[in-house]
Order: sequence, then C-alpha cells, then structure tokens
Amino acid sequence: MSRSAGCCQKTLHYVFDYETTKTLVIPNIGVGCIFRFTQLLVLLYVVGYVCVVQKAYQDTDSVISSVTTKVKGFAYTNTSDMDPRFWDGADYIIPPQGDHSFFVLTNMVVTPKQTQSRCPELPNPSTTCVDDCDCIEGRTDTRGNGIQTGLCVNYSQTVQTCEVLAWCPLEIDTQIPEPAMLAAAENFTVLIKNSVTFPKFNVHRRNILPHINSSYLKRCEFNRKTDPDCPIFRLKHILSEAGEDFQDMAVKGGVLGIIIDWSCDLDWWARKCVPKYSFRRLDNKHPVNNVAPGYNFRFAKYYKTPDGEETRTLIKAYGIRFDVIVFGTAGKFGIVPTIVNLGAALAFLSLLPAVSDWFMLTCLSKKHYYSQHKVTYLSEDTEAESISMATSYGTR
Ligand SMILES: Nc1ncnc2c1ncn2[C@@H]1O[C@H](COP(=O)(O)OP(=O)(O)OP(=O)(O)O)[C@@H](O)[C@H]1O
Repeated sequence: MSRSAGCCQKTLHYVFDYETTKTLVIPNIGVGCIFRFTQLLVLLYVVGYVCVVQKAYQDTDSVISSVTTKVKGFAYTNTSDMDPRFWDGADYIIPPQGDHSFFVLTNMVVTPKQTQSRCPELPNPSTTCVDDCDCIEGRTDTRGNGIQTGLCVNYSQTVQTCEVLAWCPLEIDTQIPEPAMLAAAENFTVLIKNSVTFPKFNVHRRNILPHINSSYLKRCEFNRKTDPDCPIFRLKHILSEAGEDFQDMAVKGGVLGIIIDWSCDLDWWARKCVPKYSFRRLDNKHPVNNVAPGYNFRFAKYYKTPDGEETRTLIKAYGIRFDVIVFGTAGKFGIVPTIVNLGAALAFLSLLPAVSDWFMLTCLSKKHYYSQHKVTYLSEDTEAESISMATSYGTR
C-alpha cells in the first residue's frame, strides 16, 4: 500500500470512527473519594453560593427613587461681627427647598454695608505699589476684588496698594470665626422622605413605613438601636455615625453622605424590604495635606438706603452639604435565570469525571492497567475473533 493511501485511510478512520462511552467500574477507594469529594464541592458551591448567597435564581431590578428633605431647629448668635440674631430654617437652609442634597449654614464671614465705590485692594505681592506707575488702569485679576483704577493709594499707614473699583469695603476672610457661629446647628433635625419603585416588579415603598403614624413622627428621632425606622435624623447624630465631630466640621464646612440602601428580596422577605441607613464623609479630608479644606460659597443680600443708594451685605457661607444617596436592587424568582444557572451547575457536574480520570491515570499504582482498559478499539477482525470464541465456549 502506498504512503498516501495509508494516510487517507487513517484520516477516514479519524473522521468516521464512532466513539461511544463504556462504563468502567474501578473498585478503588481513593478515586471513589476524589469523585465524591469534588461532587460535594460543586454541590456546596451551587447550593451555598449560587442559590443562597448570590440568589442567582432571581430576576433583578434597580431602584428608582425620589427624595425630599426638611430641616428644623433654632439658633441664636451674639457676636461682635453681627447684631444679636435669631436663626430658623428659612435663614440657614440654602436654598430653602431640599431634595437629594441640602446645605446647612454653620459658619460665616459677614461684610455689611458694601457699596459700589473705590477702595484700596487687599495687600499681596501683585497689588502693593510705590506710585501710580505700578498700577494699570482697567487691569483685573480673578483672584483680586475689583478693577484697578490706575492709582496707588494708602491701604494703611505703612502699606500702599492699587486702588480698585469694587464692592467696598472689601471682604477680609483671613479670620474665620472659631468655634463656628452656628454651633447650635448640631441639634437641628432633618426629615427625609424617600419613595422608591422597582418598576419591573411593580413594587413601591416609602421610608415612612406603614406602621408610622403622625404622632410617632412628631416625637421620634432616628437611633440605630432604639428607633431604626424613624426618618428624622439629628445632624450631630449623623456626623457621629460618620465618625466626624460636628463642631470641627462646622468651622470650614464639608460634604456628608446619607446613604439609603434598598436591597430587597421580594420572594421570602418582601415585608422586610425596608431602608438601611449609613453615613460617611464624602469630601476628602486628608490628614497630612490639608490644602483647601471644607466647603464654602458666597451670596449677598441687597438693600437700598433712604437716599436711593444700593448697598449689600456679603456673606461667605461655610456649612455642611448633606447628599442623600439612594441605591439598591430587588430580586424575585425568575424562570430564565433559574434554568441558566441549573444548566451551568449540570455542566460543572459533567466535568467531574475528568478530574477523577486524571487522578486514576496518573496517581494510582495500577494506572497502566486502568489506561489499557480505558479505551477499547473494536476492529472488524476483533468482532470475528470474539464470535468464534463465544461459539467455542458454547460447544464445550
Ligand atoms: N426636621 C424635622 N424635625 C422634626 N420633625 C419634623 C421635621 N420636619 C418635619 N417634621 C414633622 O414631621 C411631620 C411631617 O412633616 P411634613 O413636612 O410632611 O408636614 P408639615 O405639616 O408641613 O410640617 P411642618 O408644618 O411642621 O413643617 C410633621 O409633624 C412635622 O412637624
């Protein structure tokens, strides 16, 4: 037979020989243990992790949420910067309508009676001057306070600076009141109303739970142990749960997260679909690099004097911004994920004999004997031989 004919025959065998499984029983305790042990591992993985922990048999849906907030509380300030003053929510909540985020004013630098006029710029290397030649008319600096007039004027008895057209007198914010002016804000309370929907399952929930009535709402206050369902939070309590000191944060402000977790199992624990609250500081408070800490912004209140001149009170406001972050996923039994995960588990189980085979053919002392019987190639001649053997046994 030529070489090419032999090669062709081999290919034909390779393509058209039919392979079928044959059951080989190995009475060996070692390989039996390996097989059962791997089966147990897969079973534990499927039942324990896939079904119980991951709940892979469930369809899931993400939460859609709406939040409104209302802060209440009073404070009284009597400092040298300002006349004695009583504060309520309408004064210290900016803007007054709260939603996913609300700001509580805790500290401020007030510059009253500003008018549009000319005054010397605050001294710094780019504004100090010796004579008018050092100042350029019309020059502006975004880090400055106004437009230069081109004149060099006395800032104090020893220092001269360029004159600017601005809201004068200029704000001096080098000294921030400490302790914070509205230190009493720690006792303010906030009511958070949060409604959520899982649209795929048509499930709606509120953080004001069905058993909460108006009289309870009038007197309750959130406490993780004694009152975990109350939606009214004391600001000091929020900060202490976030590991922060209110008075410390009140001086320069900051951002704090109120995190509401709506992770719900709608199969078994549908009634336990309630919000879980947690709190954490969101702005970076670097213990070493304390550059530009806190949170502040400016706003002004405008007036007209009796003689018609416009004046304003400029307020540099420091405070805590509370961001309400709602997240969560609901799960409910679904036939498609169940079938997909069942299929994956069965596929896993079908791989196990390969592990036991590997152990049997590489680690056992009778590995050569087992490997001889593992694959049997039946040729047409083998069939004739076995028929004749069977016949000769029969005639004996
Ligand atoms: N920040 C808060 N601290 C404590 N209780 C609050 C707070 N905000 C609202 N409440 C109380 O919760 C209940 C529901 O408040 P909601 O704003 O829905 O009603 P309201 O009658 O308009 O409230 P109010 O007129 O007292 O501001 C009311 O009894 C209200 O007094």
